[in-house]
Amino acid sequence: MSKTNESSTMANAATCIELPIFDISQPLDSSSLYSLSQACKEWGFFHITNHGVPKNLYNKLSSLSNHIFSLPLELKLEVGPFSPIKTYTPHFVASPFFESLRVSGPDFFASAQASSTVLLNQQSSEFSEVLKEYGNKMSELSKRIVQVVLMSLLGEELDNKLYVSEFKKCHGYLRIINYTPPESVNREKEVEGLGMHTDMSCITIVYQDKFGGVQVRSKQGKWLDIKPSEETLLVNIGDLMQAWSNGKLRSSEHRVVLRRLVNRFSLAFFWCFEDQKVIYAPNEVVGGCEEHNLRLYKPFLCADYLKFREINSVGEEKFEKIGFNVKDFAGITGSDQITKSLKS
Ligand SMILES: O=C(O)CCC(=O)C(=O)O
Ligand SMILES: [Fe+2]
Repeated sequence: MSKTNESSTMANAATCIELPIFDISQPLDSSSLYSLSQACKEWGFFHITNHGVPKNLYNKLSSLSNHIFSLPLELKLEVGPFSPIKTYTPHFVASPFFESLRVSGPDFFASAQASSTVLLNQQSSEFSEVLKEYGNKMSELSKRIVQVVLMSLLGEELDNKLYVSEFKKCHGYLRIINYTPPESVNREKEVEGLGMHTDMSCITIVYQDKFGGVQVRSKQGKWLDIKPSEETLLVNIGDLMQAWSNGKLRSSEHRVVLRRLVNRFSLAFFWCFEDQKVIYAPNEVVGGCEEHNLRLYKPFLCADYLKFREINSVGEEKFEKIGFNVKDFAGITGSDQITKSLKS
């Protein structure tokens, strides 16, 4: 495991953050658990290694996906936003340089097959087999990561009870992303492949290629490059986990910048609460709050937050509005807290 520090990179003159790396195949010792809790609190990002995803699985998925993205737009739109399937997001929705294909669990094979039957006109597809393997691996990894994050937050005795009662019904979906930079990338002026946002997940696991491009926004509002690290996956805390943990785990604003003329390929896996879950920080989490013993979020239905984000990210001003997050939706303001304490 390495330390967290900041250093300057010559290549792009941006500040780089080196996040800690955790060996997820082993139980974490107490000093690693402490580093993990610090990383989740300060950055909401960390790396994992020994994650069990073989390089050849990633390579296969990347080449099959490249083939899909190279298909004609009219064909891709047959699974696009106005189709019954709605798995393909074309350019100019998230950004002019971003397109993606969504594959949902728990039956990753069936979900991939629904798209590939239309796109590849195949009944039995290698693409669906590969996605089944990748999706199942990500689901297992997500469970393990949530467990270690809970352990770092609450200690070993509490985590299992809470894991079972709170996280057992989580589900995942994968977004396969192809970034196509403009013909000429001006190195002085960064091109945003994906604008500033927070994730709507509990946790997200990203497989990014060796060129990197993910940037995290510090608490002071400074953009920092997340140095890509060979053999590791990037994990970040999402909004659902930030609310559930009463703000102890940070869902950081992040974005993707494109600096090269080559396409950038990434796989983002989102592990989420079930739609019908009421998200409410348990007493065990709130009770230990050092600064104050107050809840920072009102209880809310998971599906309602997802709807709020959907509504606020469409329309003319979608790029500005991408900044709305769970604090805007369910955060308790100072005046709410005063009213609450006066009533009690
Ligand atoms: O493409 C990446 O590396 C990250 C994508 C991301 O942040 C997202 O899809 O939420
Ligand atoms: Fe993200």
